Amino acid sequence: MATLMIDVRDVAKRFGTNVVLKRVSLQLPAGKILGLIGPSGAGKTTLVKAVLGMESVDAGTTQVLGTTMPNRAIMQRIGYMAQSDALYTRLTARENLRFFGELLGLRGQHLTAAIAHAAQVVNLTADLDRRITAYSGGMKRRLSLAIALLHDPDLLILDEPTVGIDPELRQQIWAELDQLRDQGKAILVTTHVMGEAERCDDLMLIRGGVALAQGTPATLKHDHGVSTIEQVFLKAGRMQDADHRDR
Ligand SMILES: Nc1ncnc2c1ncn2[C@@H]1O[C@H](COP(=O)(O)OP(=O)(O)OP(=O)(O)O)[C@@H](O)[C@H]1O
Repeated sequence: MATLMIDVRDVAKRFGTNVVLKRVSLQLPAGKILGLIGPSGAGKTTLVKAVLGMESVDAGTTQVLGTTMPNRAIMQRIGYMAQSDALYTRLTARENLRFFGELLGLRGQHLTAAIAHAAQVVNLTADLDRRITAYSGGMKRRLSLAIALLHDPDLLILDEPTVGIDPELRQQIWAELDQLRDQGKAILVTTHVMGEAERCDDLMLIRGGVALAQGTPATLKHDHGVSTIEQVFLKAGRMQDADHRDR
């Protein structure tokens, strides 16, 4: 069986009385894009943080490359783009990239080449020497993505990477994600944009902390007898609500 980059089993999490994840499991092998799709508050970010070992869980297990997180060596192999940008606003984009690149152990020509490549992927080459205070929200998102890509990680974990990014560049970023997947990287991406769901190899639809449905976009549409992922979501959501009412 292919190496599992991420292996989450029966994870449960609550904040006080708010149950945020209910026995959620997911597996991500190398060479796949897994989309975590769900409305605001569904539990996507909490699940991502649990995978990274940034949030403890109440039950179940989460592993990255067979290792329980947090683990410094494994962290070096992950490119993580958080939901909110953590950038040094007084620095330029290039200085941010250099700073994070050095933290990741990149040096000299290798770092310069990595910065040039990552900036080009997110279309920021011409703006690299501007301070972040002059950046728009979408530009900051793009810079955060460039930082996540910088050290050529085996696993990318991207929390809402395309928020505030225009459709043309969004296509460009997805084309890059496809290419990285084809090189054997594993990518976990959260979104509430249904159109992006169609581009994932596998999907997990999550609502109210419950994994409503999992599978390839084609399988999910076929099994629910509908033609879009949005319709799958609506149908699966109605089934979840009916199930609750029947109890
Ligand atoms: N540190 C925390 N303390 C208390 N409650 C939290 C904490 N983090 C998240 N929550 C709650 O957990 C639930 C799930 O939040 P989470 O951020 O995982 O959702 P999400 O699916 O990522 O939503 P969005 O798409 O809006 O980012 C929400 O009800 C949220 O208020």
